[in-house]
Amino acid sequence: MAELSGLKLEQRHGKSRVRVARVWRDRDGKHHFVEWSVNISLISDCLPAYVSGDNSDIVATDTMKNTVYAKAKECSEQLSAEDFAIVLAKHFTSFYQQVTAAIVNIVEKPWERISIKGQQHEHGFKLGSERHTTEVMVDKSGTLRLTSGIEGLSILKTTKSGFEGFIRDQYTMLPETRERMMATEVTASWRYSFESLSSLPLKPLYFTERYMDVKEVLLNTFFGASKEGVYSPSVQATLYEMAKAVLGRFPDISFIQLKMPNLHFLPVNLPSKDKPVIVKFADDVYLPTDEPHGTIQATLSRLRSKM
Ligand SMILES: O=c1[nH]c(=O)c2[nH]c(=O)[nH]c2[nH]1
Repeated sequence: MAELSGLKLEQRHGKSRVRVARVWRDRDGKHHFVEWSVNISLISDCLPAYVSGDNSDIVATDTMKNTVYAKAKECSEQLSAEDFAIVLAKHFTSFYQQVTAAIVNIVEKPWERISIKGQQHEHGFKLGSERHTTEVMVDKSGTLRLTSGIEGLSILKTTKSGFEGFIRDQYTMLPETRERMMATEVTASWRYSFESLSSLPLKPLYFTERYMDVKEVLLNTFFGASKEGVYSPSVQATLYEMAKAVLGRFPDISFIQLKMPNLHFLPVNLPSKDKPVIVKFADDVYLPTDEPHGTIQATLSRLRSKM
């Protein structure tokens, strides 16, 4: 932030949607593959560029783009999206005197190893659905803020969901029910408690594994056991259980935000002028719709323990 004769300027600049893919080849012939879309945003002392057209303190966004490819090349071992974001953010904050902080976020395309006749393929992948995301902020002193997340996790169950006891007034038409579909597209983001570069876990692919584990906890909590399932009295209650399960299981996650739209499947009833009715709903025929849809979101965090 800079004060300029009664005016205040806050600025950052960066490069968005730098797409990069990286292959790592094991000695035994197995290939590993990722595809990332990288956004970089630098907070830097480059005021003259704004106020007097002097670009001498500017890191060109084209250079940022090239840095993504150069660093991808340098990473000779497979690494998580989180670790790659940290590599980039560390580079920008340590290499350029002007850069005070770097924010890097990455969306990973869900390429999954394919199995052919039950055998994992050495170099074949297919695109899955939900995406792994991360955002890292690093400043010159090595302070870190690391969040990871999931986008586009579409899930549905055909029973064990209801909604009862809500406010009824002159505009309320929704019947109470203990039997409905429940469908949503989860967007999750969680913050790790590592607050400096030096406190990060050293285990390779730590954050990739965490991502898989968090996803599993979210899914297990949403669905319940494969035979019995688990009853959901509302999206709100299920969201809370999911968030609580993640914080309960992973001590290095300090908070989690979940966004869970309620994607409705409306009962279909088609009346007929001449009896009998064409379609009478019996928990079987639905009209799927995502417009309009409910929006339910919440953040669950740990209370700081009193020392
Ligand atoms: O789980 C739900 N939560 C709501 O807040 C809500 N509102 C609504 O119309 N249906 C539902 N379902």
